Amino acid sequence: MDLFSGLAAKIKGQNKTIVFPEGEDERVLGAAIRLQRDGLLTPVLLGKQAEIEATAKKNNLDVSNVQIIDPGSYPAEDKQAMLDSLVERRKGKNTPEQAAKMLQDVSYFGTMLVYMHKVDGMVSGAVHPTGDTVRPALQIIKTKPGNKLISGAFIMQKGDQRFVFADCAINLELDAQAMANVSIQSAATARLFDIDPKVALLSFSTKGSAKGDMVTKVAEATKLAHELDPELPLDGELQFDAAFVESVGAQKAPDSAVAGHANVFVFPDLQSGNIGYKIAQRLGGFEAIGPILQGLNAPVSDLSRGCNEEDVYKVSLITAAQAVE
Ligand SMILES: CC(C)(COP(=O)(O)OP(=O)(O)OC[C@H]1O[C@@H](n2cnc3c(N)ncnc32)[C@H](O)[C@@H]1OP(=O)(O)O)[C@@H](O)C(=O)NCCC(=O)NCCS
Ligand SMILES: CC(=O)OP(=O)(O)O
Repeated sequence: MDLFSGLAAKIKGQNKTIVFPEGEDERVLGAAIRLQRDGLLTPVLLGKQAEIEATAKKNNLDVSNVQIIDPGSYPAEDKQAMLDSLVERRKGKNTPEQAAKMLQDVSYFGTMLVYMHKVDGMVSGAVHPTGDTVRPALQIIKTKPGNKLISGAFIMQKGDQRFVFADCAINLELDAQAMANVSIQSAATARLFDIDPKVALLSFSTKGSAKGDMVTKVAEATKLAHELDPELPLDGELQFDAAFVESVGAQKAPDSAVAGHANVFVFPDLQSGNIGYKIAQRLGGFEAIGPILQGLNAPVSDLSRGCNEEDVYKVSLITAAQAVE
C-alpha cells in the first residue's frame, strides 16, 4: 500500500473535521470538495459564502454540501466565547483589544476553532505566508509535552525514494541544542511515514574537513542529539554528498554508519533548509509534501503558496491522520 492509501485507510470512517481558512481559494476548495466526496474527512471552509460560491461556480465545483463559516457573521455568542478563550490563553501577552483584532484574521479564527476542539485540525498557507499561518498556532496551541520547539519537515518523494528534510519552514536560526531537537523530531516524523531513520546533520564540512563556528555548531548538535537518543543512527557534521552518496560517504567519513545511507536530512538553518527542499523539488523532480509541523500540540499544517490542489489534498490527509493518533 502506498503512503497516501495507507493514510486514507487510517482516516476513513473517523469523521475528522478539518478547517480550511482559505476557503475562497480554488485549490483549497477543489481539494476540500474531493476529500468530502471521497469520504475521508469533513471540511469546514472559512470565508464569505458568496465568494466561495463564485469560486466554485467558476471552477464547475459543487459546494452545496460543504460547511462554510463566515467569520464576519459568526453568531455573537460563539464569537464572545472565542474571544474569552483567546484572551485567557494570551493573558499577560495580548490585551482584549488586541485579541479581538487577532480574531479578524482567518488564521487566528481557524486556529481558535482547533484550540476550542470545534474541529480536529487546520490546513492553511496556500495564500498566506508561513509566518502568518503558523504564528497563531505557536502562540495558542503551543508545543506538545516533551518538545522544546516546533519545526517544519517535508517528506520528499520520487518513485520509491522517500526522505525527510527539516527544518525547512520555521526556525530562522538553530543553535546546537535546537538542531539536536529537530533531529530527534525528524526521526519520529520519518517513522510515521515508514522510513527507518538514518539522520544526517548537514554542513559544508565533513568530519572537520572545514573549520569555523558554523561547523562546530553542527558537530556539537550531533553530540547532543546522540545524547538525546543513543540508539538512533545519526551522524554529523556531514556534507550532503557524504551523507547521501555511498562512495563519497565511504571516502569522506569511512567510519560512519550513516554516511552514504542517510534518509533524514537536518539542515543547519532555515536559509539552507528552505532553499534545499525547493531545489530538490523544482530541479530534482521530487514531490515535496509539507511542511509538516513537528512538535505542535494539535494538528495544524502549513502549505507552500506554490502548492497545487493535489498538495492540499495530501497535506489534509496527513493532518487528519495526525488527529486520529
Ligand atoms: C515562525 C515565526 C513566524 C515566529 O516568529 P515571531 O512571531 O516573530 O516569533 P516570536 O519570537 O515573536 O514568537 C511568537 C510566539 O511563538 C512562539 N514561538 C516562536 N517560534 C517558535 C518555535 N520554533 N517553537 C515553538 N514556539 C515558538 C514564541 O514562544 C512566542 O510565543 P508567546 O507569544 O506565547 O510568547 C518566524 O520565526 C518566522 O517567520 N519563521 C519563518 C517562516 C518562513 O517564512 N518560512 C519559510 C517558508 S516555509
Ligand atoms: C514552505 C514554503 O516555502 O512556503 P512558501 O512557498 O509559501 O513561502
